[in-house]
Amino acid sequence: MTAPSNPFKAILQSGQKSIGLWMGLCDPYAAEIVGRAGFDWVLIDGEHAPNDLRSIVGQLQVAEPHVASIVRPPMAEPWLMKQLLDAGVQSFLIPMVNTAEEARAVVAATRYPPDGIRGVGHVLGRASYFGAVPDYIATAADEICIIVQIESRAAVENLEEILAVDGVDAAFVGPADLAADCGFAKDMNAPEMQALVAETLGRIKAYGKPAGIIDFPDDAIDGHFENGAQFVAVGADLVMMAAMLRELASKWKGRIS
Ligand SMILES: O=C(O)C(=O)C[C@H](O)[C@@H](O)CO
Repeated sequence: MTAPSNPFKAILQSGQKSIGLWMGLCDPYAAEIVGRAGFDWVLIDGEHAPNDLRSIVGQLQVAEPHVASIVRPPMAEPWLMKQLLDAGVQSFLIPMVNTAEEARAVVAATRYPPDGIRGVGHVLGRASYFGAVPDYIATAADEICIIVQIESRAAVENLEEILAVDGVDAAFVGPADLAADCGFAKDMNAPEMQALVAETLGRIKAYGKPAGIIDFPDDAIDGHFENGAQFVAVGADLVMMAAMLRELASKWKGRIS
């Protein structure tokens, strides 16, 4: 019996376009709503949403029967990666990867020695169904999916070197942080940024690895797919909920005043 198959890695390897939903509500009940909605995958955000190990595990458990999942840690600290891996995370979105050296360190955090530095403790975790997978150590790496975020000028400069790192499965453009690093924090949709994002998606695809991004307007999402994106987060639960609630309150406050 080998390590559990990774449904998101299979989605990437299919070469088919896919859509995902960014989850920031940090709640298993909300994750089940999203998981049952019909997206190909969900992204559990531990960088900008107040997720911790327990909340991530709870969301993984309810989402697993319905949808593929990706987890974004705040950074790829080896101690945190070790906990997430043993807890059953197989697909990682790693923020702020700027060099090939940093990408190699991320991969090493997910590999057992001699290929990396992951500690051996899977029998305590969901990863091996609590020790029920005899060949887990030998096969775990096959089902790990590492997506590096390209969201700085340095990362764009080093893009092909980063993509060449063995163990990097895909790259994801972070439009907001890339814009900020380029001096467009207040105007991430500036023509200069739209051109850079389009070029970067195209370079990732041309290199032969799947390209991902997040965006919300329909025309922007269409454009990203046309420019080479294979997997796109087309919404964020918390962002959508907050906007709809503000709009509803404003509408009725206006109607009753
Ligand atoms: O830089 C970006 O853009 C991202 O990494 C995504 C952001 O964190 C945000 O759009 C998620 O809602």
